[in-house]
Amino acid sequence: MAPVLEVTNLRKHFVSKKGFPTPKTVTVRAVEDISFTINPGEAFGLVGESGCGKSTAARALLRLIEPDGGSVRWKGEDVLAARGPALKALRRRMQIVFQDPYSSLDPRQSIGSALMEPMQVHGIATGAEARRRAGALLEEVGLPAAALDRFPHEFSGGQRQRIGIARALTVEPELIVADEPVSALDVSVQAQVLLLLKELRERRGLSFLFVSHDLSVIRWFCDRVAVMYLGRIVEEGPAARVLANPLHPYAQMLRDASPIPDPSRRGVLPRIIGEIPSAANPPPGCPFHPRCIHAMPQCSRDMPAWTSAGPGQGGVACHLHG
Ligand SMILES: Nc1ncnc2c1ncn2[C@@H]1O[C@H](COP(=O)(O)OP(=O)(O)OP(=O)(O)O)[C@@H](O)[C@H]1O
Repeated sequence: MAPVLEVTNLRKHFVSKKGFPTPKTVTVRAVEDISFTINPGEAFGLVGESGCGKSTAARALLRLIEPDGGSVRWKGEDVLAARGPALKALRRRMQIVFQDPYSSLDPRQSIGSALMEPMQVHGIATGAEARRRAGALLEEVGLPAAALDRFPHEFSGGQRQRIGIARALTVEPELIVADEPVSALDVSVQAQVLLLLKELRERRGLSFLFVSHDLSVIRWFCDRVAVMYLGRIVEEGPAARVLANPLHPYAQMLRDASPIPDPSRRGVLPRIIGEIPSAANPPPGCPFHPRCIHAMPQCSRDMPAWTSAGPGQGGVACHLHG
């Protein structure tokens, strides 16, 4: 099966001036040469601690920010080279659901207008037909069609996220990029929104790029997962394998630090060692070596090569497995 999305060596650096009185140029290496594919109908997770570059990667491949290098292909078509109508057509295929449902909706725009606008922009429907479709979409995400005439402040966080999801669906996308879609919501509504996303995925045959720092959410939602650290993918593979039997010491640390539902394992303390280094000044060699309990001399010298974890099991970038 050919992948729908192929990301190869994607790179995004942020350059800014910092310091007083003599500002120095600082380059934050937010995304460093990451590669992955997403198959039709597949949910692919990007997981890692805050600041590892997950959101930047998601935004860069959608060209919400312009990447500095690499290639992104949607069904073989070059996303980074697309301009004008070709880019517009690609944008219709790939839609994003943002983390914060409070800031992603315009407070002065009615829900109906927010949902009908993308349909008009993409020539899908106008007038009464757009309104009919918007009402049906609201019902599909669990809200009454009467919500069309109301405004964002009249809804709770969970309801606003449902509206954000409905808006992403207005243009009939094939891939949803969900950037921490439940982490701003109350714990009590997170599961409902996740269930909705899963239902929509099954009903509509959607593919997902699912960005999250939460391993339990990734385990529940995703088929495959990539673990990011300091802008790089350090391990990738089937979610069941990577989350249960991670090979990379960083992925093992994430697993050990995630909440443990099994009471018999409570008390197993997370082995979080040290702070994540700055992406403006990444360490030489393996970026994880300063925090790694298995670090060897070559880890501070050489970047580990990508090594297969076995047929269908993905791979890992770590000298322990080289
Ligand atoms: N516009 C920007 N200008 C400068 N640096 C940026 C910008 N956006 C992100 N960064 C930096 O890039 C790195 C990656 O950030 P990013 O938001 O992609 O990480 P993340 O893993 O999604 O974390 P979070 O979950 O906290 O958003 C961080 O060091 C961040 O400070």
